[in-house]
Amino acid sequence: MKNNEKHFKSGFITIIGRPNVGKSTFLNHVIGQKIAIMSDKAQTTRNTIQGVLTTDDAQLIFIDTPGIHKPKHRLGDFMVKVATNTLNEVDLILFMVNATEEFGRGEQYILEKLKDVHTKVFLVINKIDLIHPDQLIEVIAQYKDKYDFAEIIPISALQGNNVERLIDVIKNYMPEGPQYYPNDQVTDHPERFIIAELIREKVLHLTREEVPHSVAVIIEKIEKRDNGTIHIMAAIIVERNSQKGIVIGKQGAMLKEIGKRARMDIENLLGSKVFLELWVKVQKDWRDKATLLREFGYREDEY
Ligand SMILES: Nc1nc2c(ncn2[C@@H]2O[C@H](COP(=O)(O)OP(=O)(O)OP(=O)(O)O)[C@@H](O)[C@H]2O)c(=O)[nH]1
Repeated sequence: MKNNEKHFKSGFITIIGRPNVGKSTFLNHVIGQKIAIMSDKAQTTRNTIQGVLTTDDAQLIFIDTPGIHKPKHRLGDFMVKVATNTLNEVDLILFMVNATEEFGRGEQYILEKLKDVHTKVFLVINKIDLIHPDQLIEVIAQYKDKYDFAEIIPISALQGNNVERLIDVIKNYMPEGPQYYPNDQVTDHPERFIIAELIREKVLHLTREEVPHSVAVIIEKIEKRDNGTIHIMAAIIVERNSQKGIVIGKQGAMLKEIGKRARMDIENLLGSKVFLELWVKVQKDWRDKATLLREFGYREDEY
């Protein structure tokens, strides 16, 4: 790195935690007036971008992964799986807990889910304004051996204590990357991330072991037509011609099945009729094209 050359950092972060631990309060405090995007439909049951914090040197994109703290969601196990996939693709996870509550089954449930995840996790202990510093030591002791947290950071989201520091540490963990969203306006479709994930899930499921996990899905267009139908165009990116053949299948049968199943889930998710157009593209070493992929919420696989 050259002297005084500043590198912009950006990444996707998800906050998980039981209801009422203070996730919204934290986001409101962090993003507050600077809020660039809130999902226009404010659906709490989907993967949505909850807010974007843009500073001089970084852009932090907070997304929601509902399935992880709401296992009884109508899409059930499937959502939990999507949530786990999503957790593997974000750059950082904040596991938020309430300092005034004992470690319990809810926390245990989340830690179990995190065992399948490679992304770094911060333990954020919120509501420290309600406890004595001595108690904080006990809370930390309760958690610290239960998971290999990258950082443990106590805050008060309500009063703002230590929140700035948390943001600084988050920035340290972000990869170098572009500013995805303009400072004050966002054009992205909030459901983009989960739609890509739903399609990818079908590819992996239907092709079993034949197509590697490195397969990516890029949503190229989401458009609402006058008749209310949502037109989605997506590319399935594989690394080899042989994989392209598998994904397309005999006379296109596999791609048709992938499309059918994905469309049904997407319709379920969006609550409207969907026209899904899929195509398969071979892009060798796409994993090196981190910038392109991050734009769509993906990160390079770690193997
Ligand atoms: N004393 C104190 N109260 C807090 C703090 N953070 C959040 N709260 C309160 O805790 C309650 C729940 O906060 P939310 O931010 O709605 O919690 P949440 O995790 O977003 O909840 P869900 O949307 O149900 O998942 C609210 O009454 C907040 O005012 C804090 O740092 N200190």
